[in-house]
Amino acid sequence: MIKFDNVNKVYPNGLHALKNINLEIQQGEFVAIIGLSGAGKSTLLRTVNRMHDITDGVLTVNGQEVNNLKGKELRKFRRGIGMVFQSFNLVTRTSVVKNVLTSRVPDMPLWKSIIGLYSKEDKVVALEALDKVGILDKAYVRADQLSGGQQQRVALARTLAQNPEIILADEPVAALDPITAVQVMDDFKKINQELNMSVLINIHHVDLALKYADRVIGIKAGEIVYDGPSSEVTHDVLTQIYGRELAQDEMMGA
Ligand SMILES: Nc1ncnc2c1ncn2[C@@H]1O[C@H](COP(=O)(O)OP(=O)(O)OP(=O)(O)O)[C@@H](O)[C@H]1O
Repeated sequence: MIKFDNVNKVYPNGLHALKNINLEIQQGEFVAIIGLSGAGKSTLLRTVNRMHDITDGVLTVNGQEVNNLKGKELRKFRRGIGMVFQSFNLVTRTSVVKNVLTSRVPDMPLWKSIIGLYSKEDKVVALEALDKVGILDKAYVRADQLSGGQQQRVALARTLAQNPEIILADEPVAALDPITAVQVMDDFKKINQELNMSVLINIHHVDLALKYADRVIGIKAGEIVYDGPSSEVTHDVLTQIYGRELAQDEMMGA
């Protein structure tokens, strides 16, 4: 469980990005975080794996107080949380399977990773992860030869090979065309349902948020203004989150 207890985040320049956040997210939930640019979605997501420190309040993940973690403990904690970015963050000049194997690196001595000496077990895990997202046939293709959607699937497979309990996805479909975006969201949903991994996803596509997530968290200027089932998100709720009524085409990437 992820628990925010009166959490605030103030950036060093004084910007109050998260204001008194209270949240409980159970294992296996699929949560979409929506809101205008600058509302605080990325900040919220990035506090969970301590990419950003909180300023006050208490944030716990599976009972561990995130801000108290240091060194080895923090590295171990972070391994339990996968992160997927809008820009995929792959090593494009190397093969798909090697990209996936990088998530296994923390578990092996550095000299082995440098010469690419991965264990048979690591390779099996990597290939299984690629199979789960439907691109096993691309395992030995260079990452830069894949389409954006395929690259995002490789990023997802890399996260899966890490066997996390939680996946944080920061605008994972923002760079993709609408059809590919749906395919990638299908992958997230499948992983969420079959592997019971929690998925927290920042997304500008309100239509996709409502279709795929069980729960929607709406943020406005650092505050949670809606937290509830996606089925109960009405036009009024969206107006509250976005500050004005959304037109139909704005729902596909507000
Ligand atoms: N490192 C930083 N230092 C100072 N202010 C920051 C920093 N990072 C983000 N901010 C500010 O914090 C606020 C929240 O930013 P955040 O990136 O979390 O918003 P967001 O909802 O994810 O936006 P977007 O949808 O554009 O990604 C914004 O006003 C932003 O300018």
